[in-house]
Amino acid sequence: MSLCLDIALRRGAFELSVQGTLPERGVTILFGESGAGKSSLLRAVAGLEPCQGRIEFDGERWQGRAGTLLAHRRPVGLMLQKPALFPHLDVIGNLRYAARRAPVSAERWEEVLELLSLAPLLSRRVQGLSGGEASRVALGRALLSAPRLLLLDEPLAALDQARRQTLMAVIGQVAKTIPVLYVSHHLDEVLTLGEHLWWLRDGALAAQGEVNDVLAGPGSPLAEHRDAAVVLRTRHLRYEPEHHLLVLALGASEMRVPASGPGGDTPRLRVAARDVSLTLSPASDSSVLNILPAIVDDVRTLPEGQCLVRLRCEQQWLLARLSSYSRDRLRLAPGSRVHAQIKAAALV
Ligand SMILES: Nc1ncnc2c1ncn2[C@@H]1O[C@H](COP(=O)(O)OP(=O)(O)OP(=O)(O)O)[C@@H](O)[C@H]1O
Repeated sequence: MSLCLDIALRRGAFELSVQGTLPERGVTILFGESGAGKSSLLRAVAGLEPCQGRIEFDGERWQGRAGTLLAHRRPVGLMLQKPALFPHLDVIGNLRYAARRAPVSAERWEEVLELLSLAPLLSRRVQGLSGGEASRVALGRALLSAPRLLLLDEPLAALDQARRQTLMAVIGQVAKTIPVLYVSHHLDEVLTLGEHLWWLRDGALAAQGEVNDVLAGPGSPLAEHRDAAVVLRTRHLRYEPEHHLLVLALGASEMRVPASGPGGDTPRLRVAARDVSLTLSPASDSSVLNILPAIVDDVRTLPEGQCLVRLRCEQQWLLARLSSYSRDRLRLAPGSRVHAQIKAAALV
């Protein structure tokens, strides 16, 4: 068990009431519309927002009947929406302050500086930093505080696309060893980073669980969204250089994805519901490279003649967005055996 909470707070007319347990490792995205209470929840976990109830981490009681552990005693690396750097210290002073709590090895120090490209900023005063530079320093400070839990509130909001990709990789790496609670309302971050999802609506968790179970689940926050998608977990098989295609295993099936090189890590493949079409028999004369056997689990009617089909495919969820006309023509219903077609170009 890592973070386990059962808390409530009230601010004016807004009420937050959340019960949840964070997995021991990995990125849990705290997702929800503006005003849902994401920042309030994160700040409460950090000890910056008074609340009622119970917060435990790794068996330690941070909040309960016996009292509250002060914020600076909680072993969290915290990055708030507006990076709160100390204005009287330069960048290196801010980073050293973080490292006071627990000694950081010289290697780790160098590693964080390099990952976040902080070396050129060390002697700068924090007032003159751009939004993106301040975000990198704040993330560096969070990583150098020897955290056992990382709390990040929209950490990439001020960064350009290239930096976002780099920092998402850094955060994903850190999450291999500690839990990360990550506030976002960007689907892109959910699909790239999220292993688990806490979906907050009006101050309460509307759904929580493994990312695909929530995204494809009955109360999915994205069912009607044109970008509704899931993440398939695949295994790297080989690279076909003559076709510039990566061949991946999805259970007993193979998938082909355009790639400029072999790559290494276990690929997470985002598949948007609108890029999936269905046939009743496997087409042998189709140009589509990825044709996967699947069973219809649920068909949900959407506005404007659309529907969202949830499929079980090689033990994973897949979503297909179709017209209701196609649903009726194929007589799709729970239990129907189908073949899901996904164009390789949609998986770039
Ligand atoms: N001190 C306060 N007094 C009154 N209302 C407050 C106070 N602090 C927060 N709120 C309200 O609580 C609600 C939740 O705020 P919070 O910042 O946690 O939402 P959020 O999901 O993080 O939003 P965003 O994505 O826009 O940052 C909002 O309606 C906000 O106006």
